[in-house]
Amino acid sequence: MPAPHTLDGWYVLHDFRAIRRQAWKNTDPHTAAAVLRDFSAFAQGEMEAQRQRLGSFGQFVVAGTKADLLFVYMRPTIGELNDVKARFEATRLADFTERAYSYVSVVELGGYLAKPGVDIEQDEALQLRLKPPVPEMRYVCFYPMNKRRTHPDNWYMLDEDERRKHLIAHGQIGRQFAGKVKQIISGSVGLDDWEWGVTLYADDPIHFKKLIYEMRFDESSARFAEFGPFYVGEQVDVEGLTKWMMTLHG
Ligand code: VOV
Repeated sequence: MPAPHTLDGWYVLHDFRAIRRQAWKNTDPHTAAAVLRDFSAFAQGEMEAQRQRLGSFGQFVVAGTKADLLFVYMRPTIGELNDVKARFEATRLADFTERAYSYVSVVELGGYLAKPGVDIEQDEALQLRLKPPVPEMRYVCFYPMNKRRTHPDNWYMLDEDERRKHLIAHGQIGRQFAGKVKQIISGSVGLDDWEWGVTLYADDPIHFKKLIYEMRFDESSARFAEFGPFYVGEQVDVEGLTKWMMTLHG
C-alpha cells in the first residue's frame, strides 16, 4: 500500500524547561533582573525573526509540574533549529534551567483532502499553514500521538478511502471549533518518539478539553489513536515571562 502524500513545512522544536529553583532563588535581585533582561533580548530577536517570516517563536508558562516553561521554535531546516537551540543555551537564563522534555517534528499537511492542481509554492494560504506563526492565542496544549498498529485496529493496513472517510469525520468535529481552537499538526515519523505532535491553541483552555473529548468518541481517535503526555501552558510576552520569573524568585 503506498504511503499517503504529505506536504511538509517548517521544522519544529518544542523545548520544555524546568527552572533550577534553588539556584534561581539564590541569585541576588540585581543579577536576576540582568538575567531576565539578557533573555528578553533573545526572545525579542526570536519575535523579530517571526515578524520577518524567517521562523516562528512562542513562549509559555507550563501548568502543573511536568515543566515550567515551553519554548516553541520553527525554522526551515534542522540546522537552523540547532542554531536557535545554541543561542538559547548561550543565554544566562538557560543556566537556571534543566531540560524537562523536547519534541522535534515538521509541520505536516496530509494529502487526503488536497485539491488537485494547486501550485503549492504560489498558494499563500497553504504556505501560511506550512510555515505558521505561533497563533496569538492565550493557551497552548501539546501532546504527541501515534496511530495504532495492532490488529484489528491497524491504521496502516486500512485502504486509503477508509482512512479518508475517518479523517473527514475527524475534520468535521474539528471544524465545530473553528475560531476557538487552532491546530498545528506536525509529523515526527523518523524524527522523534511518536508519529505526530499535536499543538493546539485557544483563548479558553476549556475548549481543549471539549474538542479532545469530542474526538475521543470519533473512530479516528477512539479506535486508532494512542497518546503521549499532555502539556498545557499560558502564552507570555517578554513582560509576562519576566514577571513570572520574578514571582518565582521571591
Ligand atoms: C482544531 C480542530 C481540528 C481540525 C479542523 C482538524 C482537521 C483535520 C483534517 C481535515 C485532517 C486531514 C488532513 C489531510 O490529511 O488531508 C487532519 C489530520 C490530522 N489530525 Fe486533525 N484537526 C483538528 C484537531 C486535531 C486534534 C485535536 C488531533 C489530535 C487527535 C485527538 O484525538 O486528540 C488531530 C490529529 C490529527 C492527525 C494526527 C492528523 C493526520 C492524520 C494522518 O493520518 O495523516 N487533529 N485534521
